[in-house]
Amino acid sequence: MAEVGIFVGTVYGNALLVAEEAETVLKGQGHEVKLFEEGTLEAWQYYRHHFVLIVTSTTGQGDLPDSIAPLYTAIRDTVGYQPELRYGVIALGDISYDHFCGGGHKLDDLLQEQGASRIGEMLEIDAMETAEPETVAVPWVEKWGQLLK
Ligand SMILES: Cc1cc2nc3c(=O)[nH]c(=O)nc-3n(C[C@H](O)[C@H](O)[C@H](O)COP(=O)(O)O)c2cc1C
Repeated sequence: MAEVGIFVGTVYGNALLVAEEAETVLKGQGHEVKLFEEGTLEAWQYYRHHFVLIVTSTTGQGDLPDSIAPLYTAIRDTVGYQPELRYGVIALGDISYDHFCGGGHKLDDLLQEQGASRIGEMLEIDAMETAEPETVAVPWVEKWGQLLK
């Protein structure tokens, strides 16, 4: 079984609910999981050698929430190349905004530039379509968790 660090970016708590649900699903599959509401570079440096699941909403105009933006900057400025990293992204957004799920895409773009491998496709959850993002996430997380080897 795998060790998974879940890194959360949220403003109003929806992404945290999704992350907590993901934690439950992954633990149910036998993985060792830790959830970080304000993830630090130190935690990232540990989990980049295991597995990372990013669960983040979008704020402003395609921006990352303050709870994860400092981590983004630290990864960009100090980590650089990280080809060993295997990760997944669950992005929350609202289709009525110009940069749909921009926060998740911003982090995904950075990690791709840094040589990391995404496991599976990014899950985009549209707040216009569902009032219960955690329910939408469960089947995706179940599949994602099975890919961790
Ligand atoms: C001020 C504000 C700006 C937002 N900007 C975007 C955006 O640029 N792109 C997007 O897809 N969603 C945007 N959203 C929608 C949120 O990402 C979405 O409602 C999400 O579910 C909120 O999750 P959270 O509670 O974890 O922050 C915005 C919401 C607010 C209130």
